[in-house]
Amino acid sequence: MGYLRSVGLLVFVHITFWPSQLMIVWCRRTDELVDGPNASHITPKALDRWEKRLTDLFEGRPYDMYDAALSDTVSKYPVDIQPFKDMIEGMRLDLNKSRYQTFDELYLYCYYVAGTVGLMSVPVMGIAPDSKASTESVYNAALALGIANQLTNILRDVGEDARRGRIYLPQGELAKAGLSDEDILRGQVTHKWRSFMKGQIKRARMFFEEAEKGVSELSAASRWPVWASLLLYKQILDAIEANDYDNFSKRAYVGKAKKLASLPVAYGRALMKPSAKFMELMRR
Ligand SMILES: CC(C)=CCC/C(C)=C/CC/C(C)=C/CC/C(C)=C/COP(=O)(O)OP(=O)(O)O
Repeated sequence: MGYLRSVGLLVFVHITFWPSQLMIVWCRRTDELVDGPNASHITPKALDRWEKRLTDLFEGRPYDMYDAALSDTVSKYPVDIQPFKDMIEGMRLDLNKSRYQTFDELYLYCYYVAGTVGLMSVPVMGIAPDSKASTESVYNAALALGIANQLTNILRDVGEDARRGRIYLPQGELAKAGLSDEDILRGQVTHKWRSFMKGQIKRARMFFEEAEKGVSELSAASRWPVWASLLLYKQILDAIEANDYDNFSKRAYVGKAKKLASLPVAYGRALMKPSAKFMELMRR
């Protein structure tokens, strides 16, 4: 799943009309990651090469024009290299690991492959000059949005991932719900599965709530696209419910009409000034 991330970013940019060199460069990099004649999967060697080029371009030694574009972004915005390195680490992890024992383990994976995107984005998007929020709280919200998106992605793709031998769900929680890997491979929507899924969806929504607290602190130009992507992705969870929790054989998606309807809602929310909530609380 992790290696599709860069493509996911391109979709993110498309649906949110948010042009950024940083994102576009990383989308392109997906091509460079793959080895072999079929170019169908990432190799550890390709990831090492990618990491080397990453450190080079951060030090102002771009290898090609795509590196140069990212190098330029890095010189213009206070972007840190760590989340980029961590994302590559997440891809390494994904090559070697197909089961997660606890939620903490899964959270770490989600941080590597998606939370990092939130951390990469904030320095480019910028925090509103009139924001009263701490920088740390804005980064926490950005991290939460990455985690929420990734958990949603995982819950949507349970069947598809299982058919590729991967289960991105906490094994301990599955066992507690009386479920096994075999149940997931069999793919039957049972009472146990529905109840397990309700808990997982609830947790993903908690991360969305955490993320929502930070969006109004972003610079004015970034708020609309971020709200739009947040509202759209969150609705995938509603779609899983509407499919009666069948994420084995049905792909939960948000239809065009709902997507369009979300845009003015997102626009309205984006008008909310930084720390409006904070100021409101102070006035009471
Ligand atoms: C909330 C604040 C303060 C800032 C916003 C910070 C941002 C932009 C956070 C979003 C991070 C993000 C877009 C993470 C990627 C998440 C994700 C699950 C992408 C989908 O990737 P793929 O796995 O390639 O998707 P598919 O499986 O659909 O192909």
